[in-house]
Amino acid sequence: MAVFTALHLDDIGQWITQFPLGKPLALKGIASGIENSNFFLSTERGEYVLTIFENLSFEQLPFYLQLMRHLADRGVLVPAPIANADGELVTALQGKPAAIVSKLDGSSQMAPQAVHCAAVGAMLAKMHLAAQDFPLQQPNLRGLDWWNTTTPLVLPHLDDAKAHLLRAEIHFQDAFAACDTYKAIPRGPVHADLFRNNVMFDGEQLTGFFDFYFAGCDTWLFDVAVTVNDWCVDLATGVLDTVRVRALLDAYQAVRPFTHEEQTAWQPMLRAAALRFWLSRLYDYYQPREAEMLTPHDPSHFERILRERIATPAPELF
Ligand SMILES: Nc1ncnc2c1ncn2[C@@H]1O[C@H](COP(=O)(O)OP(=O)(O)O)[C@@H](O)[C@H]1O
Ligand SMILES: N[C@@H](CCOP(=O)(O)O)C(=O)O
Repeated sequence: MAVFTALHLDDIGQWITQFPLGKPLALKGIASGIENSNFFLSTERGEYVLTIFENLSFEQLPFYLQLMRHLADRGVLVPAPIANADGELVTALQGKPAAIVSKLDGSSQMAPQAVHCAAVGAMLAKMHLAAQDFPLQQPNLRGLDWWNTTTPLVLPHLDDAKAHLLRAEIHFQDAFAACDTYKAIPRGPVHADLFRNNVMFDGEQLTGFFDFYFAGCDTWLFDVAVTVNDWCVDLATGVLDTVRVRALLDAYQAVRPFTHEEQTAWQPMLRAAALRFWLSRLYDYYQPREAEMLTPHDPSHFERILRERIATPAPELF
Protein backbone atom coordinates (compact mmCIF):
# COMPACT_ATOMS: atom_id res chain seq x y z
CA MET A 1 0.00 0.00 0.00
CA ALA A 2 1.20 3.52 -0.74
CA VAL A 3 0.20 6.35 1.55
CA PHE A 4 2.92 8.94 1.14
CA THR A 5 1.09 11.61 3.17
CA ALA A 6 -0.51 10.38 6.40
CA LEU A 7 -3.94 11.92 6.98
CA HIS A 8 -6.57 11.53 9.69
CA LEU A 9 -10.18 12.65 9.95
CA ASP A 10 -9.23 15.49 12.33
CA ASP A 11 -6.79 16.89 9.73
CA ILE A 12 -9.56 17.62 7.21
CA GLY A 13 -12.28 19.03 9.50
CA GLN A 14 -11.68 22.66 8.49
CA TRP A 15 -10.47 21.98 4.92
CA ILE A 16 -13.60 20.11 3.91
CA THR A 17 -15.98 22.93 4.81
CA GLN A 18 -15.21 24.52 1.40
CA PHE A 19 -16.96 21.57 -0.34
CA PRO A 20 -20.74 20.99 -0.44
CA LEU A 21 -20.33 17.58 1.19
CA GLY A 22 -21.56 18.08 4.77
CA LYS A 23 -19.65 16.71 7.75
CA PRO A 24 -16.86 14.15 7.16
CA LEU A 25 -17.66 10.86 8.89
CA ALA A 26 -14.74 8.57 8.05
CA LEU A 27 -11.40 8.62 6.24
CA LYS A 28 -9.49 5.47 5.36
CA GLY A 29 -6.20 5.05 3.50
CA ILE A 30 -6.52 2.93 0.34
CA ALA A 31 -4.39 -0.20 0.10
CA SER A 32 -3.29 0.07 -3.52
CA GLY A 33 -1.83 2.54 -5.99
CA ILE A 34 1.75 3.69 -6.35
CA GLU A 35 1.63 7.35 -7.39
CA ASN A 36 -0.59 9.26 -4.98
CA SER A 37 -2.04 9.10 -1.49
CA ASN A 38 -5.67 7.98 -1.78
CA PHE A 39 -8.39 7.78 0.86
CA PHE A 40 -12.00 6.65 0.94
CA LEU A 41 -13.96 9.54 2.38
CA SER A 42 -17.48 9.18 3.83
CA THR A 43 -19.45 12.34 4.45
CA GLU A 44 -23.06 13.19 5.24
CA ARG A 45 -23.62 13.45 1.46
CA GLY A 46 -22.11 10.17 0.30
CA GLU A 47 -18.96 8.24 -0.58
CA TYR A 48 -15.95 9.86 -2.25
CA VAL A 49 -12.26 9.38 -2.94
CA LEU A 50 -9.82 12.01 -1.67
CA THR A 51 -6.45 12.10 -3.44
CA ILE A 52 -3.33 13.97 -2.36
CA PHE A 53 -1.04 14.30 -5.38
CA GLU A 54 2.56 13.48 -4.59
CA ASN A 55 4.21 14.27 -7.93
CA LEU A 56 1.82 16.35 -10.01
CA SER A 57 1.77 20.13 -9.58
CA PHE A 58 -1.08 22.64 -9.17
CA GLU A 59 -0.37 23.72 -12.75
CA GLN A 60 -0.65 20.20 -14.20
CA LEU A 61 -3.73 19.02 -12.30
CA PRO A 62 -6.51 21.04 -13.99
CA PHE A 63 -5.84 19.02 -17.16
CA TYR A 64 -6.72 15.73 -15.42
CA LEU A 65 -9.61 16.96 -13.28
CA GLN A 66 -11.23 19.00 -16.04
CA LEU A 67 -10.80 16.10 -18.47
CA MET A 68 -12.69 13.85 -16.04
CA ARG A 69 -15.41 16.48 -15.71
CA HIS A 70 -15.58 16.86 -19.51
CA LEU A 71 -15.91 13.09 -19.98
CA ALA A 72 -18.48 12.66 -17.21
CA ASP A 73 -20.59 15.41 -18.80
CA ARG A 74 -20.56 13.42 -22.08
CA GLY A 75 -21.69 10.12 -20.62
CA VAL A 76 -18.28 8.45 -20.29
CA LEU A 77 -18.20 6.52 -17.01
CA VAL A 78 -15.51 8.23 -14.88
CA PRO A 79 -15.39 9.69 -11.34
CA ALA A 80 -16.90 13.18 -11.18
CA PRO A 81 -14.61 15.76 -9.51
CA ILE A 82 -16.26 17.85 -6.79
CA ALA A 83 -15.79 21.64 -6.99
CA ASN A 84 -15.37 23.80 -3.88
CA ALA A 85 -17.38 26.98 -3.23
CA ASP A 86 -15.11 28.92 -5.64
CA GLY A 87 -15.56 26.35 -8.43
CA GLU A 88 -12.04 24.95 -7.95
CA LEU A 89 -11.39 21.23 -8.45
CA VAL A 90 -7.87 21.28 -6.96
CA THR A 91 -7.03 22.84 -3.57
CA ALA A 92 -4.10 22.62 -1.14
CA LEU A 93 -4.13 20.05 1.67
CA GLN A 94 -1.06 19.52 3.88
CA GLY A 95 0.76 21.82 1.48
CA LYS A 96 0.09 19.55 -1.52
CA PRO A 97 -2.55 19.60 -4.27
CA ALA A 98 -5.64 17.55 -3.44
CA ALA A 99 -9.00 16.71 -5.02
CA ILE A 100 -12.22 14.90 -4.17
CA VAL A 101 -14.01 12.75 -6.77
CA SER A 102 -17.12 10.56 -6.61
CA LYS A 103 -16.56 6.93 -5.64
CA LEU A 104 -17.31 4.36 -8.35
CA ASP A 105 -19.36 1.27 -7.48
CA GLY A 106 -17.97 -2.23 -7.86
CA SER A 107 -14.42 -3.54 -7.89
CA SER A 108 -11.62 -4.23 -10.32
CA GLN A 109 -11.96 -7.32 -12.50
CA MET A 110 -8.50 -8.85 -12.20
CA ALA A 111 -9.32 -12.01 -14.20
CA PRO A 112 -11.11 -10.52 -17.20
CA GLN A 113 -13.01 -12.54 -19.78
CA ALA A 114 -13.92 -11.50 -23.32
CA VAL A 115 -17.11 -9.81 -22.12
CA HIS A 116 -15.11 -7.47 -19.83
CA CYS A 117 -12.57 -6.72 -22.58
CA ALA A 118 -15.39 -5.82 -24.96
CA ALA A 119 -16.89 -3.43 -22.41
CA VAL A 120 -13.48 -1.79 -21.91
CA GLY A 121 -12.88 -1.51 -25.68
CA ALA A 122 -16.24 0.13 -26.33
CA MET A 123 -15.88 2.62 -23.45
CA LEU A 124 -12.31 3.45 -24.50
CA ALA A 125 -13.44 4.35 -28.03
CA LYS A 126 -16.30 6.39 -26.58
CA MET A 127 -13.81 8.17 -24.32
CA HIS A 128 -11.47 9.01 -27.23
CA LEU A 129 -14.33 10.49 -29.26
CA ALA A 130 -15.78 12.38 -26.29
CA ALA A 131 -12.41 13.98 -25.51
CA GLN A 132 -11.91 15.28 -29.06
CA ASP A 133 -13.23 18.75 -28.19
CA PHE A 134 -11.51 18.94 -24.78
CA PRO A 135 -9.82 22.35 -24.93
CA LEU A 136 -6.79 21.85 -22.62
CA GLN A 137 -3.50 20.52 -23.96
CA GLN A 138 -0.88 18.48 -22.17
CA PRO A 139 1.58 16.00 -23.65
CA ASN A 140 1.80 12.45 -22.37
CA LEU A 141 4.42 13.06 -19.67
CA ARG A 142 5.45 9.39 -19.85
CA GLY A 143 5.91 9.47 -23.64
CA LEU A 144 8.92 9.26 -25.95
CA ASP A 145 10.81 12.19 -24.35
CA TRP A 146 10.50 10.62 -20.91
CA TRP A 147 11.66 7.25 -22.23
CA ASN A 148 14.78 8.87 -23.66
CA THR A 149 15.47 10.79 -20.45
CA THR A 150 14.89 7.80 -18.20
CA THR A 151 16.82 5.16 -20.13
CA PRO A 152 20.29 6.42 -19.10
CA LEU A 153 19.16 6.51 -15.45
CA VAL A 154 18.24 2.82 -15.34
CA LEU A 155 20.83 1.39 -17.79
CA PRO A 156 23.66 1.22 -15.17
CA HIS A 157 21.51 -1.15 -13.08
CA LEU A 158 20.83 -3.65 -15.89
CA ASP A 159 22.72 -6.73 -16.98
CA ASP A 160 24.01 -6.90 -20.57
CA ALA A 161 20.99 -8.69 -22.06
CA LYS A 162 18.49 -6.24 -20.56
CA ALA A 163 20.63 -3.22 -21.43
CA HIS A 164 20.92 -4.40 -25.02
CA LEU A 165 17.14 -4.89 -25.28
CA LEU A 166 16.44 -1.46 -23.80
CA ARG A 167 18.91 0.37 -26.05
CA ALA A 168 17.66 -1.43 -29.16
CA GLU A 169 14.00 -0.76 -28.38
CA ILE A 170 14.55 2.93 -27.66
CA HIS A 171 16.35 3.17 -30.99
CA PHE A 172 13.46 1.38 -32.73
CA GLN A 173 10.83 3.59 -31.08
CA ASP A 174 12.69 6.82 -31.89
CA ALA A 175 12.72 5.77 -35.57
CA PHE A 176 9.06 4.67 -35.46
CA ALA A 177 7.95 8.03 -33.98
CA ALA A 178 9.74 9.84 -36.81
CA CYS A 179 8.00 7.94 -39.63
CA ASP A 180 5.07 9.26 -41.72
CA THR A 181 2.69 6.48 -40.66
CA TYR A 182 3.13 7.39 -37.00
CA LYS A 183 2.57 11.07 -37.74
CA ALA A 184 -0.66 10.27 -39.64
CA ILE A 185 -2.44 8.34 -36.89
CA PRO A 186 -5.21 10.10 -34.93
CA ARG A 187 -4.51 11.53 -31.51
CA GLY A 188 -6.09 13.38 -28.63
CA PRO A 189 -6.43 13.03 -24.86
CA VAL A 190 -5.72 9.43 -23.77
CA HIS A 191 -5.89 7.65 -20.41
CA ALA A 192 -2.47 6.04 -20.94
CA ASP A 193 -2.70 3.68 -17.93
CA LEU A 194 -5.93 1.76 -18.45
CA PHE A 195 -4.93 -1.39 -16.61
CA ARG A 196 -7.29 -3.88 -14.95
CA ASN A 197 -6.83 -2.08 -11.63
CA ASN A 198 -8.01 1.24 -13.11
CA VAL A 199 -11.46 0.08 -14.22
CA MET A 200 -14.43 -0.82 -12.02
CA PHE A 201 -16.93 -3.55 -12.81
CA ASP A 202 -20.13 -4.56 -11.09
CA GLY A 203 -20.41 -8.13 -12.38
CA GLU A 204 -20.15 -7.80 -16.18
CA GLN A 205 -21.27 -4.16 -16.06
CA LEU A 206 -18.46 -1.61 -16.44
CA THR A 207 -19.03 1.16 -13.87
CA GLY A 208 -16.08 3.42 -14.65
CA PHE A 209 -12.52 4.22 -15.70
CA PHE A 210 -10.45 5.99 -13.04
CA ASP A 211 -6.89 7.06 -12.19
CA PHE A 212 -6.48 9.60 -14.99
CA TYR A 213 -3.25 10.95 -13.57
CA PHE A 214 -1.08 9.64 -16.40
CA ALA A 215 -3.47 11.03 -19.03
CA GLY A 216 -2.15 13.30 -21.76
CA CYS A 217 -2.40 13.97 -25.47
CA ASP A 218 -0.96 11.09 -27.47
CA THR A 219 -2.06 8.70 -30.20
CA TRP A 220 -5.33 6.87 -29.56
CA LEU A 221 -3.59 3.71 -30.70
CA PHE A 222 -1.06 3.97 -27.88
CA ASP A 223 -3.99 3.92 -25.44
CA VAL A 224 -5.42 0.83 -27.16
CA ALA A 225 -2.02 -0.89 -27.04
CA VAL A 226 -1.51 -0.15 -23.32
CA THR A 227 -4.98 -1.53 -22.65
CA VAL A 228 -4.55 -4.69 -24.76
CA ASN A 229 -1.14 -5.40 -23.20
CA ASP A 230 -2.78 -5.60 -19.79
CA TRP A 231 -6.38 -6.77 -20.33
CA CYS A 232 -5.70 -9.45 -22.95
CA VAL A 233 -2.46 -10.94 -21.70
CA ASP A 234 -1.65 -14.21 -19.99
CA LEU A 235 0.04 -12.81 -16.88
CA ALA A 236 2.49 -15.69 -16.50
CA THR A 237 3.89 -15.62 -20.05
CA GLY A 238 3.01 -12.23 -21.58
CA VAL A 239 1.33 -14.06 -24.48
CA LEU A 240 -1.81 -12.41 -25.85
CA ASP A 241 -5.14 -14.25 -25.64
CA THR A 242 -6.58 -13.95 -29.14
CA VAL A 243 -10.19 -14.25 -27.96
CA ARG A 244 -9.84 -11.34 -25.54
CA VAL A 245 -7.85 -9.24 -28.05
CA ARG A 246 -10.55 -9.74 -30.71
CA ALA A 247 -13.31 -8.88 -28.23
CA LEU A 248 -11.60 -5.64 -27.18
CA LEU A 249 -10.59 -4.51 -30.68
CA ASP A 250 -13.94 -5.38 -32.30
CA ALA A 251 -15.89 -3.54 -29.61
CA TYR A 252 -13.58 -0.54 -29.93
CA GLN A 253 -13.89 -0.30 -33.70
CA ALA A 254 -17.67 -0.70 -33.60
CA VAL A 255 -17.60 2.75 -31.96
CA ARG A 256 -14.51 4.28 -33.64
CA PRO A 257 -13.19 2.45 -36.72
CA PHE A 258 -9.40 2.12 -36.96
CA THR A 259 -7.58 3.71 -39.90
CA HIS A 260 -5.22 1.93 -42.29
CA GLU A 261 -2.29 3.89 -40.85
CA GLU A 262 -3.20 2.57 -37.41
CA GLN A 263 -3.17 -0.97 -38.79
CA THR A 264 0.40 -0.41 -40.02
CA ALA A 265 1.44 1.10 -36.69
CA TRP A 266 -0.18 -1.58 -34.50
CA GLN A 267 2.73 -3.99 -33.92
CA PRO A 268 5.30 -1.24 -33.13
CA MET A 269 2.73 0.43 -30.88
CA LEU A 270 2.27 -2.70 -28.79
CA ARG A 271 6.04 -2.70 -28.31
CA ALA A 272 5.97 0.99 -27.38
CA ALA A 273 3.29 0.33 -24.77
CA ALA A 274 5.34 -2.52 -23.29
CA LEU A 275 8.51 -0.42 -23.24
CA ARG A 276 6.75 2.45 -21.45
CA PHE A 277 5.81 0.28 -18.46
CA TRP A 278 9.04 -1.70 -18.39
CA LEU A 279 10.88 1.61 -18.11
CA SER A 280 8.62 3.13 -15.45
CA ARG A 281 8.77 -0.03 -13.38
CA LEU A 282 12.57 -0.11 -13.68
CA TYR A 283 12.69 3.53 -12.68
CA ASP A 284 10.43 2.99 -9.65
CA TYR A 285 12.42 -0.11 -8.69
CA TYR A 286 15.85 1.52 -8.80
CA GLN A 287 14.87 5.02 -7.67
CA PRO A 288 12.28 4.26 -4.94
CA ARG A 289 10.51 7.08 -3.13
CA GLU A 290 9.59 7.32 0.54
CA ALA A 291 6.18 5.86 1.33
CA GLU A 292 4.39 4.76 4.44
CA MET A 293 3.58 1.49 2.66
CA LEU A 294 4.71 0.69 -0.88
CA THR A 295 4.80 -2.43 -3.03
CA PRO A 296 6.76 -1.81 -6.24
CA HIS A 297 5.51 -3.44 -9.45
CA ASP A 298 7.65 -6.15 -11.03
CA PRO A 299 9.66 -4.77 -14.01
CA SER A 300 10.36 -8.22 -15.48
CA HIS A 301 6.66 -8.63 -16.36
CA PHE A 302 6.94 -5.92 -19.01
CA GLU A 303 10.38 -7.04 -20.15
CA ARG A 304 8.71 -10.41 -20.89
CA ILE A 305 5.81 -8.70 -22.70
CA LEU A 306 8.21 -6.60 -24.78
CA ARG A 307 10.25 -9.66 -25.82
CA GLU A 308 7.03 -11.49 -26.68
CA ARG A 309 5.67 -8.59 -28.81
CA ILE A 310 8.98 -8.44 -30.70
CA ALA A 311 8.98 -12.21 -31.29
CA THR A 312 5.30 -12.86 -32.06
CA PRO A 313 2.94 -10.67 -34.13
CA ALA A 314 -0.28 -9.84 -32.29
CA PRO A 315 -3.74 -10.28 -33.88
CA GLU A 316 -4.29 -7.54 -36.45
CA LEU A 317 -6.55 -4.55 -35.71
CA PHE A 318 -9.04 -5.62 -38.41
N1 LIG B 1 -13.14 7.10 -7.95
C1 LIG B 1 -12.89 5.94 -7.33
N2 LIG B 1 -13.90 5.14 -6.96
C2 LIG B 1 -13.67 3.98 -6.29
N3 LIG B 1 -12.44 3.57 -5.94
C3 LIG B 1 -11.41 4.33 -6.28
C4 LIG B 1 -11.56 5.55 -7.01
N4 LIG B 1 -10.33 6.10 -7.18
C5 LIG B 1 -9.46 5.25 -6.61
N5 LIG B 1 -10.09 4.18 -6.06
C6 LIG B 1 -9.46 3.08 -5.32
O1 LIG B 1 -8.19 3.49 -4.93
C7 LIG B 1 -7.19 2.59 -5.41
C8 LIG B 1 -5.91 3.35 -5.74
O2 LIG B 1 -6.19 4.34 -6.73
P1 LIG B 1 -5.19 4.67 -7.90
O3 LIG B 1 -5.79 5.80 -8.62
O4 LIG B 1 -4.86 3.44 -8.65
O5 LIG B 1 -3.90 5.12 -7.11
P2 LIG B 1 -2.50 5.73 -7.63
O6 LIG B 1 -2.83 6.96 -8.42
O7 LIG B 1 -1.74 6.03 -6.39
O8 LIG B 1 -1.85 4.68 -8.46
C9 LIG B 1 -7.85 1.90 -6.57
O9 LIG B 1 -7.34 0.63 -6.78
C10 LIG B 1 -9.31 1.85 -6.15
O10 LIG B 1 -9.54 0.72 -5.33
N1 LIG C 1 -0.11 0.72 -14.21
C1 LIG C 1 1.29 0.96 -13.97
C2 LIG C 1 1.62 1.74 -12.75
C3 LIG C 1 0.65 2.82 -12.38
O1 LIG C 1 0.07 2.44 -11.19
P1 LIG C 1 -1.48 2.68 -10.91
O2 LIG C 1 -1.75 1.92 -9.66
O3 LIG C 1 -1.59 4.16 -10.78
O4 LIG C 1 -2.23 2.15 -12.11
C4 LIG C 1 2.05 -0.36 -13.89
O5 LIG C 1 1.39 -1.40 -13.75
O6 LIG C 1 3.27 -0.34 -13.97
